[in-house]
Amino acid sequence: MALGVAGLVLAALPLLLLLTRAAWVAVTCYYLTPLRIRRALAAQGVLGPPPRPLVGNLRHVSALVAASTAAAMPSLSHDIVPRLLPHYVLWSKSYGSIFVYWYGSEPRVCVTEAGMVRELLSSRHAHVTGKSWMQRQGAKHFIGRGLIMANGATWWHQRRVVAPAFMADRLRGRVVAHMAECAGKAARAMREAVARGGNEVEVGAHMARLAGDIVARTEFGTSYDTGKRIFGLIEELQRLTARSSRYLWVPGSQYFPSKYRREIKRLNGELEGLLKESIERSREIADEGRTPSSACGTGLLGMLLAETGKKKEEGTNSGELGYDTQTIVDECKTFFFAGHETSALLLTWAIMLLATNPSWQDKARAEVAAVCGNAPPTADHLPKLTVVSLPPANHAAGRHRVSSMLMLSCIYVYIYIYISICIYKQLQMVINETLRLYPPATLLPRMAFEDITLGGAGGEELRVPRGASVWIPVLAIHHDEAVWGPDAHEFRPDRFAPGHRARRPCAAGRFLPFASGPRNCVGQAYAMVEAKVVLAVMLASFRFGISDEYRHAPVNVLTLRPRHGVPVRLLPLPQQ
Ligand code: HEM
Repeated sequence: MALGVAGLVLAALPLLLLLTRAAWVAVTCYYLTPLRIRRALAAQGVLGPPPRPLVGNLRHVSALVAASTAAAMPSLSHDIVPRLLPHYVLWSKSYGSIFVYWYGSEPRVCVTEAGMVRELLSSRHAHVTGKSWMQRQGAKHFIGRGLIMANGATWWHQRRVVAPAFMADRLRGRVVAHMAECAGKAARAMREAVARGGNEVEVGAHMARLAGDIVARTEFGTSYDTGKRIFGLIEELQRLTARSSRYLWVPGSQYFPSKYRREIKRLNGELEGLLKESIERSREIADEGRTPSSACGTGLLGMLLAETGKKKEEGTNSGELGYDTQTIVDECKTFFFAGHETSALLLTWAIMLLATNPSWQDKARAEVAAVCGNAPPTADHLPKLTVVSLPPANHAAGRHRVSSMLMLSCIYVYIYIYISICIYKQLQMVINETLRLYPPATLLPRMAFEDITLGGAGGEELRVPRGASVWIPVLAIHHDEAVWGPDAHEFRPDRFAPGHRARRPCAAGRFLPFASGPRNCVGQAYAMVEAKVVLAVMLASFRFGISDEYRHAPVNVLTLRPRHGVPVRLLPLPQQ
């Protein structure tokens, strides 16, 4: 009998150990770590609304946002911070400029102070900060382990591999021509839409199609029609993931079966199947005796395949940092998503602002006519049109061989030149002002994987404990009257004119549509070239006026978008 009991205990031991471990992990994650972080922050005077067990302040945030976005805005005002970040407005008033709120069990420390923001995003903290579990879980199905959600050494490696696809010398070449061709095609489709029925179009849908066409062609060597299903699946997955992630704060909820999860699994299977097919096709072409990069082009997919080719030659195909097929699939998902949605939103908001500011529309159109005449924009036109003063091609010679450090420095040089030389012309000023008022990414999150200190050296100091996330409310910084002046909520592109006193905040790191530092947007130069080319083509093709149907209702669903789209009246101009 005694032997029987002992046998039973022995048999149950592994299960007991497993349960004890699970209980310990749960207590650490959901009680001890939050307690440690709360105490460390409170000791520095960083306070916030009292969190509830497990759910934190999530419900309060959701209720505030639901109330502020329930209806469209009564007027076409650009004062949108209270609407989109009501919790930020409320808690920064109650608890000061640095405060903490809890997204489930994840503490989010809100920081706007310029020095701290710059330091957090600098290379000093690049390896010890990154994306949190909650964020990665929330984006798992439509981004996977791609660059946006990678951390540490894996992020560094992935960034080094993809960066050359977005270097300025590549953009000077075929990319601009492809962009102009796609924009011309979109303008023709919009003319046809006008010809078919009335003179109004919903410009957001056209810009989404156009941005998709451009990224599919330049980076993946395919057309929008081929990629159409891929974009559709990514969009649907994004929507379903947002719904199923609402309960991520419940411990273990990621394993609960639900109708969303089943649907996500099905759609993700279809998406990955399509991407694998297209990768295999490119690989087969590459295997026909040519090198992967020459066979697949210098676009992103070509670079990724070249990387797997290199690994094969080195005999380390799927090592820890190697590129196996799943990593390429995840990277494709990431770039289809990142290269499509944000650019489409920038173009949509820019057209809305031009449609409601006819004098700026005329100025920008006059500039396009003076620089391009009757021809579509080319790489040579862009420096004259805009901010994107592309550096001479030889700056990037031998780029594949430069060390990763040097490569990133090159990117900074390009971006520096880009920002310092190019903020001159009307179109660039319009693009910058659009990105300031309606930045597609309204928040920048960074989780600290180690204790880090921001500020100090005579100024305010913040010790961010390991496990806390710092959230930079970009939208609030872009609308801060103390930074931009009393007209902060007005569309005033001339604030980006050279010598204008309001340009100072830009230099002081208060203009962050693409983040900053080593983990800034890798597609920044690409997105700016694209915006310039597309807006130049649209301005040369149409006069825009905002439709009477337009309801101003910006909402933040991962990115800042117009809830009801942007219907505009189009007056086609004589064709080029
Ligand atoms: C107007 C257009 C765009 C805006 C406003 C924008 C904004 C941003 C921002 C704010 C980040 C930093 C996000 C974070 O760290 O949390 C980012 C990262 C990124 N963006 Fe963009 N983006 C744009 C266009 C593009 C395009 C066209 C591509 C690619 C074709 C792209 C690819 C990426 C990638 C891969 C990252 C992750 C970089 C890393 O973590 O190292 N973006 N973008």
